[in-house]
Amino acid sequence: MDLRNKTLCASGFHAPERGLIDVLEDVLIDIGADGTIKAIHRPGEPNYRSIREAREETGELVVLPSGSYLLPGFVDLHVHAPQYPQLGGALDVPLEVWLQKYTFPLEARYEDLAFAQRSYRLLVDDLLANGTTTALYFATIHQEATRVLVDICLERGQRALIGKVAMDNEDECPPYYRDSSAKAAIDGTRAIIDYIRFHPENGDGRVHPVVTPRFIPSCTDAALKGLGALAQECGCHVQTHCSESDWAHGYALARFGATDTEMLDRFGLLGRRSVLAHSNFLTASDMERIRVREAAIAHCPLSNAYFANAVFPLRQALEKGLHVGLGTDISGGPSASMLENSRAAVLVSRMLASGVDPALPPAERSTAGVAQIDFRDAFYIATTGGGIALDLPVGQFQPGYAFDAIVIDTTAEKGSMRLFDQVEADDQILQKIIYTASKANIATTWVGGLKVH
Ligand SMILES: Nc1nc2[nH]cnc2c(=O)[nH]1
Repeated sequence: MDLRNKTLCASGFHAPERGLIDVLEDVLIDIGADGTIKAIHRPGEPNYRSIREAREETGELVVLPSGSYLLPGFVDLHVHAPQYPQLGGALDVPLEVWLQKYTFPLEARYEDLAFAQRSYRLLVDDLLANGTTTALYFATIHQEATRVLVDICLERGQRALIGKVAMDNEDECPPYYRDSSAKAAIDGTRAIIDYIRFHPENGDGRVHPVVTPRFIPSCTDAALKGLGALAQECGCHVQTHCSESDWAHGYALARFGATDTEMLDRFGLLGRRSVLAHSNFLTASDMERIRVREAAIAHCPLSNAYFANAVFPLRQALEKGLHVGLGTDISGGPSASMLENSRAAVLVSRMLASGVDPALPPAERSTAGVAQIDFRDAFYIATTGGGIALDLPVGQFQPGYAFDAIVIDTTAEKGSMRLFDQVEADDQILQKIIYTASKANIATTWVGGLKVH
């Protein structure tokens, strides 16, 4: 149901800040004509009852059934849209081989617009069904296919940030899949920015353009410099990969004698609206630089298990005050589900905390100190953290924020979640949702108050 100009009465959860789960019980959420949250009324507040009665009388009140819980929609901070056909495959080789052997050939196929239509439509619908209300997408190098992705997100109603991938370095990109020059990469990026900003269906700014240098190895200095200038000029978001694996991290050190983070900063690509995917090999000074620039990291725990050669120290980054969100990294990570990636974030943090070599005594096994996170941190980065990373009012239930939300039906017969009749206090139901819910438990998805699944 369209919830614009309605009031939703719901129980549920959101994470206004790290470590804090706000448990909502029968709250009234007023949603405006523009799909943003106008006010939230809690039981016990002096006018709660009268507001509820008034909304009931005018037919504006919508009540979630018991057993259903409202959560903010997920913010997937790192998705390669064209790689969806590869999800769950091609996981047998290291990153630098995977790109050349599987990924560039697949992405090159998006020259075929019929293929792009089919693949992108499935992806966007599946992500909405998985509860992803905002996605930060890498598209391909292609002008037309990237426009197809923009059109589909607008048609389906997903909040999306989309970048034409820029990659022009002849040494690292194959002749069949690269921008013909730095100028072509920059002009093509500008053309997509204009397409998105002036799209007749994008009056509410649901889709945003993103400057997207694939990663330092893929780009010439001229392209990186030009894209940095373009990002500054247009105030756009920026996305790229940063210090992902041994090979990727070593590449910038060999080419420039500096880390990815330092180089991105020098090229003008590190700012408040920059999202660095992976970032596993950051030095202490890289972390500090990212913090000072207020840039963000897209933590991709599943993908990192296959391609990163390391575990990102999430807890350390959060405790230092860095902006961090969660990404599926389709198809480096073999799941489109933010719930599964939330579980993976907890799992890898626990392995990082304990260490993994049984030959070592427990005291020597961990190399990372206190590293474990819990479901609250995972939920935080999957929602609020993503919104903060993108500098967008999404991921929380607050006045002024977009009503981007999902309903978890804990009673769904085909779901993977079972609640028994013990009383589950405070945020314990959220814990069960994070650990056991699946797509079949996601009954409804709204973006800006509009039902999109
Ligand atoms: N995981 C991942 N890392 C990359 N580095 C450069 N391109 C890619 C990509 O498509 N996926």
